[in-house]
Amino acid sequence: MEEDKKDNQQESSFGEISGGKDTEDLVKERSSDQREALSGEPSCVICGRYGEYICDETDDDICSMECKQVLLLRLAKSQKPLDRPPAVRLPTTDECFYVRDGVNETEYQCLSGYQIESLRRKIEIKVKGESVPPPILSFSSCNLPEKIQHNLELAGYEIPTPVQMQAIPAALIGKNLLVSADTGSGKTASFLVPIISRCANFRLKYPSDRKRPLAMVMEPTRELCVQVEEQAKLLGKGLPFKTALVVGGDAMAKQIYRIQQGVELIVGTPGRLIDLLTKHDIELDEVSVLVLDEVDCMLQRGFRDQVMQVFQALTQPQVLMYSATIPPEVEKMANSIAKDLVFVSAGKPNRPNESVKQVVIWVESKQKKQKLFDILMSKQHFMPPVVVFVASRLGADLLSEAITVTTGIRALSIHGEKPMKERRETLKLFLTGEVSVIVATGVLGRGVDLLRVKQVIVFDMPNSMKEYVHQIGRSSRLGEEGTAIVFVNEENKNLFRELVEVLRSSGAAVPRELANSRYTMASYSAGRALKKRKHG
Ligand SMILES: Nc1ncnc2c1ncn2[C@@H]1O[C@H](COP(=O)(O)OP(=O)(O)OP(=O)(O)O)[C@@H](O)[C@H]1O
Repeated sequence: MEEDKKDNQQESSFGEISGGKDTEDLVKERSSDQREALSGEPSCVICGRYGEYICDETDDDICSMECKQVLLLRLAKSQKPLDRPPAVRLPTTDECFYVRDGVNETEYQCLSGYQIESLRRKIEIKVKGESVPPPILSFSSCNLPEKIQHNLELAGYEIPTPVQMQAIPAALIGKNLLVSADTGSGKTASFLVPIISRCANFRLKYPSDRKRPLAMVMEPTRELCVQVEEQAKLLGKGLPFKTALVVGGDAMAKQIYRIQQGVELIVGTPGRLIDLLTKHDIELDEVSVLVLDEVDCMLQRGFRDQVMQVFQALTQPQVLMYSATIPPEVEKMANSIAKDLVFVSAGKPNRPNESVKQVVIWVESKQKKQKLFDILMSKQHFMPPVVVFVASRLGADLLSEAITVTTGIRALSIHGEKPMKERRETLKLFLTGEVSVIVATGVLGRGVDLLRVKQVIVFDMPNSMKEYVHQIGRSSRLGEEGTAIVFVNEENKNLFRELVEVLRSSGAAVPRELANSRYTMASYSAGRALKKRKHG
């Protein structure tokens, strides 16, 4: 055994893997690749598995590259206690800011690489990137200001959700992040908590009269901005942490005045933020954290140029990007925007939340209205409050009126053409239970937290499965069960293949017409033909 160890040590000098070797000769990368130590065998000083190698720098028994890195990190820390992963950029030149704001050192040090891996597996977290800190198990383990912890408790946040467990510590040490996690899984707090913590700590440490904004969150819709700002206020209560909302539909002068009075966080839509940047004298040079929420939507044509314009006006901020759906092209773009990006994925991204029961019904277009009325008038099927998603603004107005007239149920519409004040009022009536049906376009499809909603009706299928995932996600928050009733017919043929795949993988029933449609079958046989050619 000792000889094996020496051979390995000489061949590889641990880390220098010589080419042309058989796979089994390669140094094990991860501690989870290594077997358990048998009795009498050397064991890894970090995780206790088989200590197959000797660390060339410390002479300790070690099982893998991963544990070697942990060992060296610990060593470096014990020699230079403040030598933490470098900050991306700070509002001042004080590098210690991150250090004090970072993850609890004791917790970080006592977890072995193997334990971290198995913890991540348990909470269904995957990470990609350099020096990613381990997940936190409680909000109290990352040195947050006491007031934030108190506010979290008041908000009923007893333990972090999986995405918060991993994203909060990584954001706190200044990592650029691309995070994908299910709808309703708590992504908002996972970027707000680190932002509030950093801003408040900074202000407490450097009180000054010139309070320029320190962080910025960009959202695709006004509703989302309002909601995120409200949550930020709630979690930042009692701290030197003020927010400003920068969205169309609200008086610009008021928004500018508020920013000039001194705020820490700006939450806004790209269009209004560009206005702010180009037409007004707002200094954004201290903004050191930028959040692109719903990043796949923000980097799509339509928003991308505006987002990039805002981004370029800032001085290399830490970038935190989030969505429940992140296609590969967005991953590529994200990589080009932010250096040394860390990827965090929680749950099953790009898939419908497992807590949402999908009930797909084949309904011809002419019968859709009647079908909807039948559902709304059925004691068994109607579970208010309900959001009905449609494709057009006019459709939303007409359908909400028709619902009220035909069923007697009070329904209102929300879409991008309605004034901001009316949109807010409608949402309030809906959330307080005075209105039980809202007919909405995509403006309500993403991100908006409609707490009491357990039923969504997709009256018109959206243009992409991504939007579908977001829309049906409105019916479930934090793993609570919800139902999505979805109308399909041949007009949605472009989505048939993907929809059938999603339904099958979620264990949902596929209507016969959908399963047997030539568009579903055609795309399947095309797929098979392609595979055959590739392999043949
Ligand atoms: N740790 C927690 N404990 C209890 N409730 C929480 C916690 N974190 C978030 N929540 C609540 O869970 C709900 C969903 O959170 P949030 O809106 O942030 O989800 P999301 O992941 O952003 O969803 P979407 O992709 O749909 O925007 C909210 O009502 C929020 O207040």
